Amino acid sequence: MLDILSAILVGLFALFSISFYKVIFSKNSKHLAPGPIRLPFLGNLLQLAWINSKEPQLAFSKLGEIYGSTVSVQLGSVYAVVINSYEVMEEYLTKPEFSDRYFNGWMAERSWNKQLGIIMSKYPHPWTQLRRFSLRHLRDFGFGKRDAMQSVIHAELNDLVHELNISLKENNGIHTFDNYFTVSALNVELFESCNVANSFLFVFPEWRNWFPEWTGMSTQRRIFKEMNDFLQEFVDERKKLGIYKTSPENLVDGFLREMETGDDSEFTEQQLVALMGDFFMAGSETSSNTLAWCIVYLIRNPEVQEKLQKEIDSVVPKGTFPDAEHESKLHYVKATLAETHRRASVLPLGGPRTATEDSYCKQFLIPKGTYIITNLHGIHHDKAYWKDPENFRPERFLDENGKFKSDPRLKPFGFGKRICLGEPVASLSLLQYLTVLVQNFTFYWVPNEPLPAINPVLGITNGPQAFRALIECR
Ligand code: HEM
Repeated sequence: MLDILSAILVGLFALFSISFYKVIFSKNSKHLAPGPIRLPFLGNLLQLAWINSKEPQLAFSKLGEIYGSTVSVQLGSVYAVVINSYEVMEEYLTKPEFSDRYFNGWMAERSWNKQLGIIMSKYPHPWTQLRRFSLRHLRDFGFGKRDAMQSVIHAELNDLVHELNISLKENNGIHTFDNYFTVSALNVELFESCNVANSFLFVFPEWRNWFPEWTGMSTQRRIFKEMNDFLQEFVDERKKLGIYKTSPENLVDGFLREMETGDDSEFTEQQLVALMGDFFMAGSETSSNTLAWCIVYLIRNPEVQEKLQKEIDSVVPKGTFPDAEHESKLHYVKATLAETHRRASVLPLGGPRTATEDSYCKQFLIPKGTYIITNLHGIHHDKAYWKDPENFRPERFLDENGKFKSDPRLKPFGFGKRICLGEPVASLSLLQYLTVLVQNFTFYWVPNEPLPAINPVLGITNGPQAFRALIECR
């Protein structure tokens, strides 16, 4: 017993000494971006928790105020650089050398311990092939084409309005929004299990193999398996059907065909399942949380809802869906969506980036493999620029004639080559959903109950906490 205890203590001491040595004597440390003093082993975790233990993006912004736009932080065993400034993001995240994704063993767990899929793919290869392939095939099947996308969205919207009406009849006009717009319960479980503020997997990814239960790795492995099995079933069905050989009907068919006829070894069945998982995960949580935040903000700001209804009623005939011509006149709707993206910042820390080789960001060295964190929440809440960032005020996206004006500093979809691939579909669906919901319903808070909370449930994306709304049909 004593022997085991001594071995553990010696092990811990060795770990402690190695990390202390690495921190103090690293040959590169004088070229790195400034940051708080790092403690051995934990790095800056205690300081970050002290500043804000619940929302890391707020703690990072605070460090930005002290150390500047580019800050070094040691997150347990992970060395990271946090970029807090729009100018630095715009200049550096658009460069090829900052277009790779930070990737570690934990992130590979979802895809058979390989770096697969498009979101996490290595830059430039195979990312270029996968992104080009996905865009070409998605476009062939209607992605980015207004009419094709619109008809799918309208079918879904019809169902949503119908279901919401039924729920209101059954519940005396009160509806509970608890991940209501999210496609899959598995997705919710997965995204919440990746809580950036509390998950040890982010800061000690190697612990997942030593303490799988305690770190939540077992749960995640179960979800990954269920998700991959579900996606594989679809692939098997398409293979069995065989249409992909002659007249592919969707992205999966296109990929299967490429596997058979192309000569790129990256096109494997595991790659296909990972790619489908990417669209499934990236596409649903982000958009559904943004829409849910819209409802929260409307309930909390009834004057915004009134203005929205006034505009929608004057532009879109009752009982119809908005078309391209209506859309060009829905200035306040667009401004409300822009303000929701800014205020909620559903992907607060953007997509994880790394440098393809040792590179410089301003005068600071970014060693290859560094986790580059893009604090999108920080740039969307920069007081010097937005003046009153905590207020929900769509008017900041309107010009003096009441026309929508975009703002270059609003970057919910990221930067450069790795910018969100789904932006066209996300923007169109959000506009259609918000317009039709507000055209058909008015959302109020439930009397004698607290207002829907403004602080988020943390995960990879930030969603609102479950809330109840009193809804009146119009
Ligand atoms: C409100 C909705 C959405 C938001 C706020 C959002 C945001 C983002 C952000 C910030 C990134 C990382 C960009 C970077 O590294 O600079 C990203 C990447 C990505 N998003 Fe989205 N996204 C949304 C919807 C969607 C949808 C609907 C899809 C799919 C149909 C999608 C697919 C992707 C993919 C595939 C990537 C990886 C791109 C790459 O690495 O090349 N997203 N998204």
